[in-house]
Amino acid sequence: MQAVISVNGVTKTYASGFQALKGIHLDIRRGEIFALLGPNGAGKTTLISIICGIVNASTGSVLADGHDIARDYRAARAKIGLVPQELSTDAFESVWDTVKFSRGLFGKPPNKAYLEKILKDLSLWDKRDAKIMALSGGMKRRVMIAKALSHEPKILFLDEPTAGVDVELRRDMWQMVRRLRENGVTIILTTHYIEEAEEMADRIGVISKGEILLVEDKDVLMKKLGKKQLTLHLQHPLAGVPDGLQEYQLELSQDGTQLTYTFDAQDDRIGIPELLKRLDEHGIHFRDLQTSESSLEEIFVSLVRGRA
Ligand SMILES: Nc1ncnc2c1ncn2[C@@H]1O[C@H](COP(=O)(O)OP(=O)(O)OP(=O)(O)O)[C@@H](O)[C@H]1O
Repeated sequence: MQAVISVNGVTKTYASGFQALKGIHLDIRRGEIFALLGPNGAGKTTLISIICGIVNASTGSVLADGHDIARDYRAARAKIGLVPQELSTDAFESVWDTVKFSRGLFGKPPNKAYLEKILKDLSLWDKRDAKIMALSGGMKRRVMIAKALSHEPKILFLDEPTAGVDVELRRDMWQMVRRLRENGVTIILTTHYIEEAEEMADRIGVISKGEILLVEDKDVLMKKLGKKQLTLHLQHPLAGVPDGLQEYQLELSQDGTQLTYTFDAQDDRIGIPELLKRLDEHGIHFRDLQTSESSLEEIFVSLVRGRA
């Protein structure tokens, strides 16, 4: 499938001499929701700003829907909607005028029906005549999204879309993002909330210290890197793990009542019947057992730590 965004060898060294991006290669597939995850200062905003033509790359190139963002800036930028981290709107304007003006900036002819649809989708229609400054923080954020969508972009960047918003608005935004994708818009979001990436993304990229550590289908990533744990609640406490069971690297809780076996999710329980049999042979009986799977958060933390 042809990439809708193609980042080729992009580096960025700020005037201070700090290298924020170190040779990024990244393809975003048409129609996907791509989550870019990374700790503070990883380079997420820098990368987005370069793709959107706000910051110049030091080296490398970016194609947006086939247009080079440096050589063919206007055409490239017209394909992109950006919802920045910080709210920036003219507080004295009404919601309607703000989105209308924003559309005009991209040289698009007026289209009342389209703008009406966006405002309705974002539950802003009732507020169309309200001045931005009179809106709540969550509503202002919706206006930022409406603005970003006003020129019918094919690609939407959401930089930390739900930072500081309440749970209800977060759910609304997730729904809205899914609807946009159904309408053929490619979505790239940066987030600190791993839960958000886990919930929303088709693919996940992890960036740390200006480098992409990995790009992977979310489901594959969860499977590949995820660990599963089997915890046995023992009938009688143990003083220690018997020598004959060393190969399983079992962990015994301090009080000796729980044994935990950690294994790769990929292996999918291979070896567990054998383990249970061996425990029985050692006279270890359990009264209860439970399994748990690592979340994307745990995977992410271990990845970023591993590279620290
Ligand atoms: N204009 C600038 N001049 C110098 N350094 C900068 C500039 N802008 C960003 N940086 C540095 O580049 C690095 C990457 O910043 P960036 O904002 O891209 O990270 P981020 O991943 O978006 O972080 P956060 O999650 O905190 O928003 C940081 O160390 C930051 O201090």
